[in-house]
Amino acid sequence: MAQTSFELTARDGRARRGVIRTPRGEIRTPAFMPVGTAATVKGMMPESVAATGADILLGNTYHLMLRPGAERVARLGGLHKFMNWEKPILTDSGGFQVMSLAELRKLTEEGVSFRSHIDGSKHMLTPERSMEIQKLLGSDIVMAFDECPALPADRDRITQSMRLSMRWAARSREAFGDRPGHMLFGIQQGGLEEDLRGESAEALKAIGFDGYAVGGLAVGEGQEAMFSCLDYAPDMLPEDKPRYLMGVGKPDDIVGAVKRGIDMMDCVLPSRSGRTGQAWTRRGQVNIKNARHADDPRPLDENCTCPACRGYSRAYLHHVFRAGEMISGMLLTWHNLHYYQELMQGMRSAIEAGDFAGFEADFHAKRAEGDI
Ligand SMILES: CNc1nc2c(CCNCC3CCCCC3)c3nc(N)[nH]c(=O)c3cc2[nH]1
Ligand SMILES: [Zn+2]
Repeated sequence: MAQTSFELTARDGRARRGVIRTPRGEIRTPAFMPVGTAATVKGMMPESVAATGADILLGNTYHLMLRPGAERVARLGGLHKFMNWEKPILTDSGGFQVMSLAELRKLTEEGVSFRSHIDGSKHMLTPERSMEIQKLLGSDIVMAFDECPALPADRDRITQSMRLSMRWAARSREAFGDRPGHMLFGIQQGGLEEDLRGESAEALKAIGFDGYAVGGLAVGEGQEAMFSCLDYAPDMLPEDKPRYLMGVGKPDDIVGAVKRGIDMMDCVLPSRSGRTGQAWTRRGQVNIKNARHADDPRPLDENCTCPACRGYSRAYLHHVFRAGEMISGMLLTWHNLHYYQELMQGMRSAIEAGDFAGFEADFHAKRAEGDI
C-alpha cells in the first residue's frame, strides 16, 4: 500500500472534495494551509493552529535555510519536532521567496545565487540543494524548485522562464529520489498564456509527480485574470492528483478557485492581516483599529465560535490594538485562521451535498462592501 494517497470522494461541477493521506495524518480537501514562515505561525501556538481546523501548515525553505539552517533543524530532529507540530507540513522550494526577499540575486541554468536578507551571507539554491534542504527539514510534501516570473512579463520571458522551470522540475524529481511517505509536487508555469500552460502541464505529466501546483499566479495579475487562467489551467493537470494553487488568497479568491477545481491553497493574508488589525468575517472585513469600534460591545462576528469572538468585544480588540498589546495580533490571527477554516469546511460540506452553487451564492450575498 503506498504510504501516501489522494482520494476524490465527491464532486460538484468542477469543485472537488477529497482526502490526502500521509503517514503524519490526513488532509481534507479543499484545504487551506496556514503559513508558518520561521517555524511558527506568527502569534499562534501549534495547538491553537490545530484548533482552528488546519490539517497541514507550510514551512519555509528560504527562511529556515538561512536561520537556523537546515542541517541544524535536522540535527534537532526535523521541523515537526522543532516546532512541535506533528501533523503534515508542506514546504515551498524557496525560489519564489529568493526572488521576492533576497538581495544580489543571480539566476543561471544551475540555480539562483543570492545574499541573505538577514546577514548578507552568500547562498545558492539549485533543484538539488532545494530537495536536500526539504529532506533535512523533513516536510511531508516537497515542492519542485521553480522560477516564478513577476508579471507583467512579455511572452518570451514567460516562455523561457517556464522552460527553465520544467528542466528544474526534472532535476527536482531526479534529486528527490524514492521517498515512501513523502510527496513531490510539480509546479505549472506559463503565465496567462494558455498554450504555455499546456506545454508546462505536458512536461510535468511526462516527468510524473504526486501532486501538481498551479504556480505563477497571485503575482499582481488581479482576480479576473487569475480566474480566466483557472478556467482552463487546473483541468490540464491529472485529475486524480491534488491541485495546489500557490499564494491564494482573499476569501472570495479561495471560493472562486475551489469552484474551478483547486484542492489546496496557502496564503499569508489571514495571519499577516490579523497582526495589522484586519479581521475577515462572513459579512466582510472589519478594520478593528477604526475609531468606530471604540465603544462597540459586540463581538467581531456574533456567529463565530473562536476565542476572540466568544470572549471579547470589538471595543476591547480596538483598545489592545491601539495599545500595541501582544494579545491583539494573537486574537485577530486566531479569528482569521478560524474563519478561513470555517470557509473550507463550508465548501467541503457543500460539495458533499451537491450544493456548491448555493454555498457560493450565500457567500456573496452576505458580504457587504467596505468596513462593517
Ligand atoms: C502570494 N502569491 C504567490 N505566492 C506564490 C508562491 C509562494 C507560495 N507561498 C509559500 C509560502 C510563503 C510564505 C512563507 C512560507 C512559504 C509560489 N511558490 C512557488 N514555488 N512557485 C510559484 O509560482 C509561486 C507563486 C506564488 N504566488
Ligand atoms: Zn471569531
